[in-house]
Amino acid sequence: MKTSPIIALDFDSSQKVFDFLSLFEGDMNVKVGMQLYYKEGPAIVHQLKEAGFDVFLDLKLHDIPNTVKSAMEVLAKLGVDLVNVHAAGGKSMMEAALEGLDKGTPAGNRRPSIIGVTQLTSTDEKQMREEQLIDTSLRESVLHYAKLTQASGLDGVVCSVHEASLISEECGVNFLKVTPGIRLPESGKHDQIRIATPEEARRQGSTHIVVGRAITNAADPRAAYETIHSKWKGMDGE
Ligand SMILES: O=c1ccn([C@@H]2O[C@H](COP(=O)(O)O)[C@@H](O)[C@H]2O)c(=O)[nH]1
Repeated sequence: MKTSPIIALDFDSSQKVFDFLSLFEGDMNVKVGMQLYYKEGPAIVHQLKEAGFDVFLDLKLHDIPNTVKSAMEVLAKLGVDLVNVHAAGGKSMMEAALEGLDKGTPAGNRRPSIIGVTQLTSTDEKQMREEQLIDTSLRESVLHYAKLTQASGLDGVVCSVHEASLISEECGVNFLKVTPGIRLPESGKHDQIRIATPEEARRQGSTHIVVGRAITNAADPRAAYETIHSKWKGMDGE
């Protein structure tokens, strides 16, 4: 995917998606999540791809290896650019996901990139320790899942900005660090916990940022996107 911000299209219909996208010019990165995909199905992906967008299909698969492999084979045929699984599904599941993608990618096409979700950005250490019974720091848990994801052959992880530099040190700068939970100082936190600004994401080495409500709920979504994009690009340009 391009390195411009990935806009989370958390809308309940394709009509609302295209009304929203009509505010913009150009072929941005977009993310289709569960709400939109479960409502509109594969058609929304085809429409976005035909319109020139790079598509992150964020379905966070987590099931037994055989089921995930078969599902990934189907998703690969959609021509999406990026897909994901929960790293908590384990190494066999992640390897099976990769196998499914390889099998489903049409000849001559590039296999979609695949990343593992470490700890959701809505999770904090207390919740992780008490509800998941993981007896370590949140950063250690995220790093553990990042290493497991890399050992399974995947291309990167979903993590928060706060773990990105640690993951770069241990897994390399080219290992994808896709970071949701991006907020401008004036944006609400909503249900997110491990949030950060676009500038912080750049400093910490995120490879991609995912932004939803800070853009989609803004009074002027295009201005919000441009502000976030310029803060994210920093001095390096794109
Ligand atoms: O750990 C994760 C994994 C995925 N997400 C998704 O990103 C967007 C964030 O939306 P905001 O409105 O910017 O909070 C959303 O679609 C989530 O499903 C995440 O937030 N954290």
